Amino acid sequence: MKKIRVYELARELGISSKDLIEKIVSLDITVSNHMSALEDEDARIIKSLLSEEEEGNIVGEKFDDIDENIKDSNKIISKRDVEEDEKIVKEIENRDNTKQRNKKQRNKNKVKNNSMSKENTIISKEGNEVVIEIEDNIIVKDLADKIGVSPSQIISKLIGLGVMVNQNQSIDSDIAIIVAEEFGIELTIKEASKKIQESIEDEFNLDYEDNPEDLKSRAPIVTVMGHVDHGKTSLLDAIKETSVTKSEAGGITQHIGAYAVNINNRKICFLDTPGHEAFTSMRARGAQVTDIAILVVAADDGVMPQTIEAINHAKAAKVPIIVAINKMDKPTANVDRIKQELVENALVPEDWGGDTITVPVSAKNRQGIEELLEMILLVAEIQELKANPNRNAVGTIVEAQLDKGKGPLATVLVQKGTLEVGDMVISGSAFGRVRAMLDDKGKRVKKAGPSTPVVILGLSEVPNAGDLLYEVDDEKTARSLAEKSKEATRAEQMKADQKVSLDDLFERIKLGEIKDLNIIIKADVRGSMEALKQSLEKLDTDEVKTNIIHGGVGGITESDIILASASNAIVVGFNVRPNLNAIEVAKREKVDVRTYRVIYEAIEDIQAAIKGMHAPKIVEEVIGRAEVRATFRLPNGSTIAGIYVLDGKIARNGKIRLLRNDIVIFEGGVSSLKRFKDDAREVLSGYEAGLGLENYNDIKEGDLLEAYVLKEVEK
Ligand SMILES: Nc1nc2c(ncn2[C@@H]2O[C@H](COP(=O)(O)OP(=O)(O)OP(=O)(O)O)[C@@H](O)[C@H]2O)c(=O)[nH]1
Repeated sequence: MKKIRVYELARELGISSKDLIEKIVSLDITVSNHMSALEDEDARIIKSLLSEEEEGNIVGEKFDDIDENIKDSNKIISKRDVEEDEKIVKEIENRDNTKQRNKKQRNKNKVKNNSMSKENTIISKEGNEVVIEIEDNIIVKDLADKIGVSPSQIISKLIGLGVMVNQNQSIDSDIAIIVAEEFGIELTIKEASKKIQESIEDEFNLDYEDNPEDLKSRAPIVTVMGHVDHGKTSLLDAIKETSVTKSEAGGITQHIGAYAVNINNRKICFLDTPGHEAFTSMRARGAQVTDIAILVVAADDGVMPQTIEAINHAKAAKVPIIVAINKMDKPTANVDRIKQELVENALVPEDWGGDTITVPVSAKNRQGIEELLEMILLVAEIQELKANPNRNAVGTIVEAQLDKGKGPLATVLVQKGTLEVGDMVISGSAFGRVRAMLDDKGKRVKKAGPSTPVVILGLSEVPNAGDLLYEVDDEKTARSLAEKSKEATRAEQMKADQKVSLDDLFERIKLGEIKDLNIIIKADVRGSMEALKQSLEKLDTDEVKTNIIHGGVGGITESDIILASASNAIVVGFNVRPNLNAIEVAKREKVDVRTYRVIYEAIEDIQAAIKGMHAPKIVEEVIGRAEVRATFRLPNGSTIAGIYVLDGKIARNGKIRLLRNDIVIFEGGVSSLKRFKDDAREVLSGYEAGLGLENYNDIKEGDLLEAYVLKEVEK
């Protein structure tokens, strides 16, 4: 059976979707927006509770009035509805149980609902998440801001993940991604290369501010967005055709990712890229490429998840939206319904007293296109879009590819200045002299001013879409900027790969690469964990802050290592050891795991690493592991363990650590090691042996033995 959507239920109940959503949220039921499909059970509960609210007592009244209702033409109630009502009665009787059952899941999602109700918050729908870009580390407060929830909501999620931070502390991007996911938001990390590019641009002042008196008005840059199949492509085609016949410019538009049209001698530039990209990857350093967003909504289908997503993107970018209500030629087209749905998404049409321009169009019949274009020009006029055409050009790479014959080709949307053939340009690590320029009709041009898209030839390599392109004065500057960008990208990537370790902590603190030492503590008992936590927290210096991001009791597990890796932390174990999985993952993820048997040694070690006083002189190396498969009691009272060596070797003169559930039970020497009746110096992996421990007899089947040696290392 088709699931009922929120707006459908709202209609059925005769209330607005907004009011209904509020009610639903107050019932702890998860919905993202009015398009959300409701579980049958939820829909029934909502219906029954709302009717109860309205009528006082649904059970008595509703059924007394059934005959009346059936007659009442305003409330057409079918047999199915009566059956439904009977079910509702049962439902109400069972309601408390049901509510109880569902509460857990709803509580889990409650924050999601809360975030939804906020203004300007990015609403998401299953599978259609809004993508927000962040830097690699982010302060909890800023993350909360970005995704539109309160810091405490973030903190509580973090606690759930075992990460203890306050709102002013920063968390690693990987953790931020996990947290944001819980709110239905997808985070992407700003690429290192982009950040570097920005810093180089700043350093060379490539994108300087213009004097207001040098600014001239420029054409608007428009992006078309909307739900799949609502007619974005058709609308763009219709616009192209309309403008071609209008301006008699001739020629067929080439696909270069952007094109300009002429309407009554005024120009509009359309970005012909998938809507979202214009707002995410194309949003170089917050400088918005798009001036106006056209939201295409099919009149026969209405506001859909991707429509909402598009609205949110445009709103987040503070770009004005013009709604093109498309497919008006269809008999099922219903403008009022679309407008109602727009209102529910905080876009109130002008003719309904709001400030959102809506234009009914038919891309198929080419109707309403001119009105739409006029509206774009009107909005552009209000925006007073300006740029200085007389300066070194700055533009955005819209598309780029390698052409076998022509070499790297890049579509550049010039935003400032004028790009000319022969100009020296740079974009990231690509640079070169502009050999030739083609416009969107494939015609060679010599110049391209603000809001003009052109394809350029002559770059040394294919640049990244979304990167900025700058005109520079000479080849030397271009070459050195490109080289710098390359180097910085390499260095940044290497740094990103490098995990925190006590070994080079001091050097990296000095270089300013590490400002927080994140630590995960695992200990055998709570008391030790707390003691260690308090002591380590006091190791803060002016240069580095120690953050205990997680503390727990028990052995070091794979999930501790994953958390450490994600939050760039070291793991400190007190009287506990990592299990085999954890060891493997730690190796792979390059997580520094340190284990201690004495608290002050742990403190001293970390303090020394922070202050660069000395590197640890004695390090231990695990040489093998064995499991205890049986135990035998000798007449003298000592216990011999029947062991099986799992990996490496167990040596007679080595040290042994006895682990039970990854907790260190004993550490000491070997008193005897025998293969059958004979003494053995060492027993290798895959063999069985009998082993006794020095002064220790409480060995149990299932215990794990770790053999290690202590090694002296040079400072
Ligand atoms: N009747 C009618 N059909 C239209 C109109 N505009 C588009 N269509 C049809 O709707 C379908 C989708 O149109 P597209 O232009 O491909 O839609 P889109 O939004 O670009 O789709 P995606 O690129 O897949 O997201 C096609 O079959 C079009 O022919 C219109 O104004 N009227």
